[in-house]
Amino acid sequence: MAVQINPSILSADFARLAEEAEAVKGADWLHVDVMDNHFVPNLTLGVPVVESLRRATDTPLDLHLMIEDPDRWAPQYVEAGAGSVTFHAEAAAAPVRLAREIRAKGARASMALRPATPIEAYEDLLPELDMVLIMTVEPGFGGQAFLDVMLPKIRRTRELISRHGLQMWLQVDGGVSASTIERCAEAGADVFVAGSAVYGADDPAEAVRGLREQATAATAAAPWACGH
Ligand SMILES: O=C(CO)[C@@H](O)[C@H](O)COP(=O)(O)O
Ligand SMILES: [Fe+2]
Repeated sequence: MAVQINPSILSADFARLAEEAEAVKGADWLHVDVMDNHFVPNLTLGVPVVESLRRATDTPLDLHLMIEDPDRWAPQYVEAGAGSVTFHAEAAAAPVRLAREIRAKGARASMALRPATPIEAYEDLLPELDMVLIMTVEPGFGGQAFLDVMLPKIRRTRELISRHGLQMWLQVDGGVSASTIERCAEAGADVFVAGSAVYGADDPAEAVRGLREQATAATAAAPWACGH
C-alpha cells in the first residue's frame, strides 16, 4: 500500500476550516481530533462541526476520538460522515463490540494506544480493526516533541500485523515532521498524521508532498515493506 499523509486540523484555523481543508487538497484524509476535556485536558469540537466539515470537503475524514465513553459517541461520528473512526483502547468499555458497530455502520474501525499502553495486550483484537494508531506524543495537544522511545513499539506492532497476515494500517500521530517521518516509516508506520508540520508551513500542500516523498522513500528502503 502507498503511504498516506493525514493533516491534522488541530493546527488549522478553526474559524476557516473549509479553506484549511482546501489548503491540503491532495492529502489522503483530514485528521480530526475530538477532545472532551476529560480523557485529555483539552476541548476541541463535536458532531455538528464534523457534519459541516463533511459537507465542506471531498477529502475523507479520519476521526481521532480522545474522549471518554467512545462506546456511546463513536457511532454518531460515523453517522456525521466520518470515513474512519479511531477510539482509544484506554477509554473503550467493549472495544470489539464498538469496532464491529463502527464497521457495520460503514466506516473503518481503528484503535489508538497512549504511549504507556502496550500493544501486546491487544494482539487478539487486531483482526477486528482496520487500523491501529500508535501515539507518538501524550494525546491532548499539537506541536509536542516526537517521543522516539515509541519507535520499538511501532516496530513490534508491524511485526504483529505481519505475523497475523493482516492488511490493516498502522498510523502514527504526534510530532511527525520532516525530521521524524523517515524513522516512523522505517519502523513500520504507513499512515502519518501531521499537524504543525503541515499547517505551520508556508505552503501546507507542499508540506504534504514533501512528507509523502520522504515516507515513500523510507518505506521502499525498509525491510518490513518487502512485498507490502
Ligand atoms: O492527536 C493529536 C494530539 O493529541 C494530534 O493529532 C496532533 O494534532 C498532532 O499534532 P502535531 O504533533 O503533528 O503538531
Ligand atoms: Fe490525533
